[in-house]
Amino acid sequence: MERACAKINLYLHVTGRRADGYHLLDSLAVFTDACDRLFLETLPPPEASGPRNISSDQPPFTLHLGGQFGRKLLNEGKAVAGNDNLVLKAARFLAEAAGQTGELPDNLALIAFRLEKDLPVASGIGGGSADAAAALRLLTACWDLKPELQVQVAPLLGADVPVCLLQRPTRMEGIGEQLSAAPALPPAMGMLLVNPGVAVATPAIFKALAAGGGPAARAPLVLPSQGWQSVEGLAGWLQTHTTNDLEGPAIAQAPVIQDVLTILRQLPEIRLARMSGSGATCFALLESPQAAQRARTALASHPQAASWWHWAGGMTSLPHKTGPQA
Ligand SMILES: C[C@@](CO)(OP(=O)(O)O)[C@H](O)COP(=O)(O)OP(=O)(O)OC[C@H]1O[C@@H](n2ccc(N)nc2=O)[C@H](O)[C@@H]1O
Ligand SMILES: Nc1ncnc2c1ncn2[C@@H]1O[C@H](COP(=O)(O)OP(=O)(O)O)[C@@H](O)[C@H]1O
Repeated sequence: MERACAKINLYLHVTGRRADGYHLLDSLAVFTDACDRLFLETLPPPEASGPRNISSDQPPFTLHLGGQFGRKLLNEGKAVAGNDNLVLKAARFLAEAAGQTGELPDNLALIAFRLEKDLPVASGIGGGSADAAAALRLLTACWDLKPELQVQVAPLLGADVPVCLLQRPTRMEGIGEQLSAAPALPPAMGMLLVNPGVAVATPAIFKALAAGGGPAARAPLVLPSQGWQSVEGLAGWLQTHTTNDLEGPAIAQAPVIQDVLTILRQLPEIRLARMSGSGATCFALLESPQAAQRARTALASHPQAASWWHWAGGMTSLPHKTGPQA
């Protein structure tokens, strides 16, 4: 089993645009314990069919969807529940790359994935990217591949997949593929996540930002090399020096995001509340996972939050072998 943890953009600056339309970013991504879970089971190839070939009619991968949001993906249509799901796409891409380097096992067993989808879909916390990264990690172990291969495949699956492969605090630059280790973060940070149930499509938000003239020019951001000792210090620094440039365009498209932020800012012990990624999930920083639980309890009694998804807890720190360290 691999955990596919929610990615939170503590800040997200859009710093330019490439000729192909992709935007240049500067973002500090962290990962919470809120996660999807991906399971892999291998089934021996049927004797009669001989060695399995990834381009044969019989696909070597299957996917079963469960969890709170599994149905949401099923409702998006057959494609996203099937071949277009990022888990299966990641499996196909890695199999192809491993085939090219001669690393793919000859007698390929059938791979049955089960995705317990508990993160909201299209919500700015990179759930699909995290699922793809989890599939890469599981298959790399299953097929005993060199870790470099998944690092090579990750950016082909989406701008957020490389950072989700690392799944640890990381500064992202370029379009998301230039990764460097984040400065030290406070040891026991708490986080409350809230999604108001509105799916926000990432391309539409980037398009709206560009249509509005793009982000204001700013000087390159310098992160304190010694990091932040306290959540208060981190929150103060984020508040003073950073924003999420996609927050305005996302609120214009889904005004309920502003309601989420307003309510979060009224909760006890909140140090900072902001939107993650292209939305609509918003996060609040707190001194500890326990403080986050208390704030979640207070949120739950708010009438408007009755239908909202929320989660409270801490940050994840998983040791992964994913090739070069960020
Ligand atoms: C905005 C971010 C910030 O972490 O997070 P989410 O809101 O998705 O969680 C990411 O950059 C999203 O990454 P990801 O969701 O993998 O994006 P992709 O599938 O590669 O791209 C979807 C679309 O978003 C736009 N896009 C994405 C990334 C980027 N750096 N510039 C862009 O302009 C493009 O229109 C692209 O067609
Ligand atoms: N395993 C998956 N989980 C979520 N979305 C997926 C998955 N596979 C494909 N998708 C597609 O990717 C889109 C973006 O999903 P997601 O990664 O949840 O967005 P975000 O990065 O904004 O949180 C979805 O609308 C869906 O069509």
